[in-house]
Amino acid sequence: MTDRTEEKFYDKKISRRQMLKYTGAGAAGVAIGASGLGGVLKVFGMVEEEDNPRSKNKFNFYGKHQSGIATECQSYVYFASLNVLVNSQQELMDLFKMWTPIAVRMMNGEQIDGQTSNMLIPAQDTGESVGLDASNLTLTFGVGPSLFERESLSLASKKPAELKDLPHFPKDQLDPAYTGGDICIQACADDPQVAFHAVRNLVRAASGKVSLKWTQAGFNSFPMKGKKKETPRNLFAFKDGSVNPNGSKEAEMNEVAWIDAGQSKGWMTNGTYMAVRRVQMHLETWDRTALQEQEATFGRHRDTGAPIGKEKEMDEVDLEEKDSNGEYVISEASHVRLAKKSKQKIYRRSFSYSSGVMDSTGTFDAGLLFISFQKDPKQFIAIQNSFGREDKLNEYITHRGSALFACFPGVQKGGFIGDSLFSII
Ligand SMILES: C=CC1=C(C)c2cc3[nH]c(cc4nc(cc5[nH]c(cc1n2)c(C)c5CCC(=O)O)C(CCC(=O)O)=C4C)c(C)c3C=C
Ligand SMILES: [Fe+2]
Repeated sequence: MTDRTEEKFYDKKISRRQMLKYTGAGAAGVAIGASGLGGVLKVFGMVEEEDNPRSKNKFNFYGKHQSGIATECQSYVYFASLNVLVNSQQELMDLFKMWTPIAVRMMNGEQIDGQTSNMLIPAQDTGESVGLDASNLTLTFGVGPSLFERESLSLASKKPAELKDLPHFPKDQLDPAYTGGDICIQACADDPQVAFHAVRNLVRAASGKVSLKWTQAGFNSFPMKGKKKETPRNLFAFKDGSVNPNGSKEAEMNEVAWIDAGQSKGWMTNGTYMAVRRVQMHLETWDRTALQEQEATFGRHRDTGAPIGKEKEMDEVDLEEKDSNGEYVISEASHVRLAKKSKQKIYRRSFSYSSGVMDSTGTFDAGLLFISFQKDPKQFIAIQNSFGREDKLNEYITHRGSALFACFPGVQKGGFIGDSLFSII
């Protein structure tokens, strides 16, 4: 047998590695008759896939929590909000089951169907990630409040009380084109094509079962200090993400993001709530603003990211400190002061975006795809309400899109994406 096996079943060629895996023959090289392999291939596509420890630049799919939350932030996101077209709970469950092996394979950096040689049908994998490795792809799935309102799905009793559309905030100018959705897929990777490919293939595999509602691509650029990623700058050139729980410290994520047993509906234990805000940043106005005012807006210095009056990015913000005129050093209406005043914590994992031109104004349609994870949406709501009409930043931003999703706990081997929703009350 050559490396690309000559066996051809159902007009599909599979690689030797795949065949050994599906048949469990392993390195022993057991000979398998055509009928035996055919039987195995009957479940092709539903076969349980595993994290491949030999894959390069890979995060694991299986675990206590979904990937793309506590995992170190990558350089690119492709975010998709979908509506479901299925009309029964069984079909919805089948959709998540069907996505599971595809997600595992893509996070391994593998094509979703191995090699297809039949020239008379389209390939199952769209192919644009061939030759690229896993690129640290993570996939995060969540469900929005509207899913539970679809009567045909009979999910009303599973809806957590806190899963409802975010309230209207002062200065919101939400566009329905960037708001809501039944299901979200957040694909993050260190290659933009890998992130896009992941969403494209999931949506394609679910043709007729979901429709795209809105999508947003985003990016982050991390200055490197040795092998360590430093805080990225947003499009206003300020370090964004300095004060944030440490994703690699479970205790910090437990305090802020991971849902405890008994806190919400049982199926949400070890999951989290994802708030998504598409926030336009008025670059043109910002670029006409004096540096001193820019710094007062955030309460931090632009070059170092340090709190005003301090030297280093991680120096503590002292909200009580006053200058010689008796004025607060960190302005009363500064973004950082108002965020702190709420006394709430969230885990931010945002990306910049640049999406062409705003037709109405001829200005850049650019800004922040703000993403935060929290145990309860009220953490996000309290901070946003604290900004209210006061935040100096309001003059330079407009919230254009909004969505809230309940992100499932992680998938255990043998399980499937979102399985707790269907099995646990
Ligand atoms: C409701 C939550 C928040 C939204 C929406 C939000 C939008 C937003 N923020 C920036 C830029 C910065 N934010 C910074 C700090 C900061 N922001 C939030 C929350 C929201 N921001 C919090 C909780 C904090 C941390 C406050 C603290 O405890 O110190 C900073 C300072 C550096 C940092 O810590 O990250 C910047 C810069 C933009 C541009 C934006 C919308 C476009
Ligand atoms: Fe902020």
